[in-house]
Amino acid sequence: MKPDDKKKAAAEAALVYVESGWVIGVGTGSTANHFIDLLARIKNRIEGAVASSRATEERLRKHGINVLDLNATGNLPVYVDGADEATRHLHLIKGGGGALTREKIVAAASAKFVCIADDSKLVDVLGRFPLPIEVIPMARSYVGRRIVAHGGEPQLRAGFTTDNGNLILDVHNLEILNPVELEGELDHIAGAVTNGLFARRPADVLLLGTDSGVDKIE
Ligand SMILES: O=C[C@H](O)[C@H](O)[C@H](O)COP(=O)(O)O
Repeated sequence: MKPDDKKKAAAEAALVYVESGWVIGVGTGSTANHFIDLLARIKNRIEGAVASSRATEERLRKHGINVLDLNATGNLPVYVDGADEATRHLHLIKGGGGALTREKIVAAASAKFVCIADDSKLVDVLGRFPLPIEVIPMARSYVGRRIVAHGGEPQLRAGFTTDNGNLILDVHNLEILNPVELEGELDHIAGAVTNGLFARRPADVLLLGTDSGVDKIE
């Protein structure tokens, strides 16, 4: 099965976590896009969705799905989103598409985080995928030096600005043995807005599209 078909299968399996009348959180990226397209089929049964990026907001609106502001909804029952890497402990790296900050906010405000991915995203140890960090532009060099002190190799994502007007440093060569600790340490660097580790608020369920169906890890 092609990776894209596996993503679609995982997205379809996430629909059972959506209940009638709910406002749900929706993530960003190619797997989340499949979920949005499938969500359109049941759009009349839900109240609406909170988007984790401008791109997602646009796609939801194109399908006629009601888009709501997180400030108006309060906490959400469920958030559905993809990941760049995931472990069996449900720790994730996210932000390959640069949407990590809004994604982390919506995930934090949601009772359940359903992560959808194809099985190529499952790893034993996080870090082969470069860890994205959103930084305030004036702090770019400072944050970079602090990352080097952590043993990482930061690379500026060229020509990219986040939805929040910031930059992304992609950090290579990290072997993340303790994601909970590293997430906290990176959170304390001045000028680093968000790092792409989702370990302090991990996924609650991981739905992985495989050649033989969808595996559920929880
Ligand atoms: O910023 C982007 C998000 O964190 C995505 O969820 C992540 O990059 C996975 O994207 P995709 O589903 O396209 O592999």
